[in-house]
Amino acid sequence: MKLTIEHLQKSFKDKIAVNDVSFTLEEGIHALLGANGSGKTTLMRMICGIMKADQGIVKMDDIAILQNYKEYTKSLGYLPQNAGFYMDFNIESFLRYIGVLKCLKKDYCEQKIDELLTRLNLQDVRKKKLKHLSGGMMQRVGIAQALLNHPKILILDEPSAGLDPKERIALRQLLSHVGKDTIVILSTHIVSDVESIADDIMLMKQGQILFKKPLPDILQGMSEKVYEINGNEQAIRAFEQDYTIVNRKTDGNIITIRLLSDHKPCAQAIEKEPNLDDVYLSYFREENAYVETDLL
Ligand SMILES: Nc1ncnc2c1ncn2[C@@H]1O[C@H](COP(=O)(O)OP(=O)(O)OP(=O)(O)O)[C@@H](O)[C@H]1O
Repeated sequence: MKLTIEHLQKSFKDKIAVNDVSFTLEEGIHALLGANGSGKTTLMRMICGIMKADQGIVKMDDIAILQNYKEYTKSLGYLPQNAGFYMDFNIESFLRYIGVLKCLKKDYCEQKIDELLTRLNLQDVRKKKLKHLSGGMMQRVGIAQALLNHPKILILDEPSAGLDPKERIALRQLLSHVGKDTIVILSTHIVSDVESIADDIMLMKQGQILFKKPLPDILQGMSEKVYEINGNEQAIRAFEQDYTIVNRKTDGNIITIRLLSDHKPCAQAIEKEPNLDDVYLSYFREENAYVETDLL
């Protein structure tokens, strides 16, 4: 299966939200990583066919999705960023309702609901009304409805929003299983969500995809550009003025900083293995004062 995006473009008045984006995806987990406002949601909505592109086309197996949209939606699972679900439903009746909308057979639907509620750890609360769920539970219900029709293309807009660290780990495990036979596109601005599971990473900035590469290739491009330096407050302050700082740790009077530099910044600097946080900051240094990660 192949999903092809060709020269997609979308503007809102004079703001270009998605600017001439093209790529091809096959089965696997494809992370769309970018700062807030970089165009991820707009791009995903066009790939789902719920927002019309100004220019460009989305094709599944070389057929334009809008040419056979009904068939396409049968293959599609979508978790929107701010899903407006019917809050008076309880979880299982909500999922049954989605099953009807997706024209699923009753037996299949019941079995799939059971399976998903178990995998997403929602069995105990299946009778609870949506309006009484926590943010993390709600997000898991959103993920369940997206997976209900066993989609061939799964599009998840910020799926880990509202999840606690344990739920994030469970989501990563679920997605790496799903990604074996599904095209998964997952947007996030949180590096640690995708570092361990994405087959490739598309970095999006100001409406454009800067690159689409597997993580090892991305990291290769950052070798000899990440350094660690220890020192007292005064010594470290000088480096903080001149370099992009990825991390700062204080231990008594000694401060350790991790910084980005095209050259070794001083004799005692220790070269470090690059990670995705380093890559992200090197592209978004002006937009983010810090990198949001589970690991800091
Ligand atoms: N319906 C709209 N009307 C006007 N401008 C919009 C609309 N939707 C998006 N934009 C603008 O387009 C740009 C891209 O927004 P988009 O929501 O696609 O980015 P994003 O990467 O998903 O950001 P976030 O992570 O904050 O959701 C932003 O400048 C946003 O303000």
